Amino acid sequence: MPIAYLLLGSNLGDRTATLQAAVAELGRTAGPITAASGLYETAAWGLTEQPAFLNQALEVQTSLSPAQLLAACLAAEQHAGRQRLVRWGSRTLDVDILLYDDLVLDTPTLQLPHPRLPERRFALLPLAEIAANAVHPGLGCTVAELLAECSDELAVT
Ligand SMILES: Nc1nc2nc(S)n(CCO)c2c(=O)[nH]1
Repeated sequence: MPIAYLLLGSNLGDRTATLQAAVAELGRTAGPITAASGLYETAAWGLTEQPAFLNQALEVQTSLSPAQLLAACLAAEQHAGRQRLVRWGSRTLDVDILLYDDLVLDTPTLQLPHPRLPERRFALLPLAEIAANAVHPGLGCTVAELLAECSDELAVT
């Protein structure tokens, strides 16, 4: 069964409760959550003038296709009350698919692995906690190697 790695992020409202509810929902809709990182509080990447994020990485054993998994992630965002107001702006919940097995996909709606994973320490840090030896299928290096090489200066608050 395919293994997917997701990154959950929240910087509005009760961030911890939002992430807990999203983990429960994704466990029902996407498949069994076989690993979960701790919660990492990090300064906002992108539009920096916004509240700090809580991020968490999940390992999911899924029978969903990439497109179906994306739909489950978007549904979890909507159930958390996400309004897409400003690109890279604050949000109650963001669920990104970081890796899906060794799939490399580039469609208008979904790029795999996540195109900005190598430059986002806020994603690499929780992912490395649960999947340090997972290999990035496009780059051929491990998550631990990506983290070691990531130049993003993360302010872990
Ligand atoms: N630290 C941090 N910064 C972010 N900027 C964006 S956009 N996002 C949403 C994920 O794309 C985040 C995030 O999850 N964490």
